[in-house]
Amino acid sequence: MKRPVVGIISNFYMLGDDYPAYASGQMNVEAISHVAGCVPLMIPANPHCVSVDELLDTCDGFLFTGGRPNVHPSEYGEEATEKHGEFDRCRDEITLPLIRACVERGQPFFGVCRGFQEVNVAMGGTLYPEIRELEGRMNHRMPPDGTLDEKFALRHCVHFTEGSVFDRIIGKHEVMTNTLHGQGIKMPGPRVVIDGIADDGTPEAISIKDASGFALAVQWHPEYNAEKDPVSRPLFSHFGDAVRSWANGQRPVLKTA
Ligand SMILES: N[C@@H](CCC(=O)NCCCC(=O)O)C(=O)O
Repeated sequence: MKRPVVGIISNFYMLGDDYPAYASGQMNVEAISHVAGCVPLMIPANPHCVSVDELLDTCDGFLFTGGRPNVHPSEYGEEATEKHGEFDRCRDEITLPLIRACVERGQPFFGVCRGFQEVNVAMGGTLYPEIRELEGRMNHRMPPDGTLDEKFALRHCVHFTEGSVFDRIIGKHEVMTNTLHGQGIKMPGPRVVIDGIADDGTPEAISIKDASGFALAVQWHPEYNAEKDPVSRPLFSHFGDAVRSWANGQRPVLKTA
């Protein structure tokens, strides 16, 4: 059976000193192929190469991946400071309008880490530049040393709101997750529903109020160990089901509360 296509938003990297490239982690590609059951299509997030309309037509759903550069604070009405670190304005230019278009059409998407932050900003929310500087917050950044397994180790608990979409998909109120980010949600966008928080109050799982399609995002990295992890697997398999329905022409009806 023909598999539907998931566009995996890729990041820009300079390989060596002088070889520009777009890349995405193998774990993203495998999570989409092996767990969601879709064709993983890596997308260069560059408006000079692809348009939002072309992407909406080409792909059935989207994975908004992690990525080190932060969303530019001008996208949520704040000034850029040194604390904000590096940016990728090309990725901002593609992902923010693409997320809004997906929400409007009911086209499925799943946001991860930077992708989670993009969903909040696209929907009118704001971000803290460095959550570890806030009182009472733990350091959610990636450990600087160690193996990949050590960097992606499960490091904190996430508590889901009872009856939330995450609670229903995963079947648990509390789960352990990895954590590899510096920024975090400051103010959720008007339609952004915080469905999961870490022990220190950091928002970790969101959905979009009244979205008719699969419109979920998480601050951690479920793509790591996605085939075996009991939290990652149902998230990617439900996402795959939503993408298959979209590809089969099923258009979700707007839910009214
Ligand atoms: N820049 C944001 C998001 C962090 C994030 O997505 N990290 C994963 C990086 C994976 C990669 O380099 O591809 C923040 O730090 O909060």
